[in-house]
Amino acid sequence: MTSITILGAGAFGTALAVMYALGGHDVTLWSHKADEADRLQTTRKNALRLPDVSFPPSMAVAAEIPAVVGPVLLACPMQALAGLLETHRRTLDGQSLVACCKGIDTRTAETATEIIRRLCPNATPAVLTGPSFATEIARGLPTALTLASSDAGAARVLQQQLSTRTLRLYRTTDTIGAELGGALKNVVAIATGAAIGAEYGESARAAILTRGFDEMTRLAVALGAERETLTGLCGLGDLTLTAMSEQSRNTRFGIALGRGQTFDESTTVEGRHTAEAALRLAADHALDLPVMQATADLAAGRATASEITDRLLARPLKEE
Ligand SMILES: NC(=O)C1=CN([C@@H]2O[C@H](COP(=O)(O)OP(=O)(O)OC[C@H]3O[C@@H](n4cnc5c(N)ncnc54)[C@H](O)[C@@H]3O)[C@@H](O)[C@H]2O)C=CC1
Ligand SMILES: O=C(CO)COP(=O)(O)O
Repeated sequence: MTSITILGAGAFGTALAVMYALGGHDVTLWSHKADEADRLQTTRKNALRLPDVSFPPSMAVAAEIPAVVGPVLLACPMQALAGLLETHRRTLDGQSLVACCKGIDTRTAETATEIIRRLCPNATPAVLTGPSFATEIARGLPTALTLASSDAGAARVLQQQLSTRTLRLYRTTDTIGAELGGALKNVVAIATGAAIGAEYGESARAAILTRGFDEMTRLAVALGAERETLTGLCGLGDLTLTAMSEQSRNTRFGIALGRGQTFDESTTVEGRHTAEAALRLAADHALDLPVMQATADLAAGRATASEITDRLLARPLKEE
């Protein structure tokens, strides 16, 4: 049995907490809002984010971060991570911190482990990422994910601690590859969603998925990732899930954009933030990423789906 602390009581944090508690681990789910922690504890459900799942009796809910023993899973949205670590650095520095968020910080263009290293220099950073919808994790459906840490020993320990009967973890020391795979696939999923929303067809979606994956790989490799990591669960695996399913919020956001409809602003859509950050990183490396650029322009209202399509189709012909 491992003691697992989960920070962030949204859909994913709650799902992980339920799964690990059902797996016999000692789990505490923390919410940064006292009233939310209270509501979760009283109802033993997360009615807002995961309404169909009841908490196992052994799962603890807290409004204060408890004394940390084992790994700490960071399950807040990416843009909230730096603030969370700044506020709680005295508790969290020196711990095993596993980022579960998928994105790039728009202020600093950092990934999660880069933020962890800057704000909690004595912590051991790791990443849990790959294809998984919260509802399926919570139901204990069979899932395979990537566990990344540049510390090979830490990766082995976490792989053992965080694998369960239904969750199979593959490990890697390529943290930047794992993080960028998870972050950038959201941007591509918005683009593929937009193609479906604009009724350009499934062939257009496949084209964007493939060219988008090429852009994910080129940017990640330029930033130090290994190419093979991007073809794994955390890259191609997660892109396939996210871009092909309307369970995905990034895909649904893209579909709304393609239809010219509005989208609920309170929904976490990581890719719309990551698109802008990815373009900044691409500019630093003189990379041309037309699918990422198109996504950023569409999401920010700088161009319509039809203008973007004309632009993409008019690009000079080239070798694949
Ligand atoms: N929902 C899913 O299926 C999956 C989500 N993820 C990733 O997990 C991350 C979180 O996503 P979800 O849980 O789905 O989002 P969500 O929108 O369901 O929940 C986000 C939660 O974070 C909390 N939060 C906001 N600021 C916070 C802070 N400063 N400190 C602590 N908590 C804070 C919010 O109160 C909310 O409960 C995202 O980066 C997402 O990409 C990864 C895999 C699957
Ligand atoms: O990361 C996810 C699946 O692996 C969840 O995707 P969405 O954030 O688009 O819902």
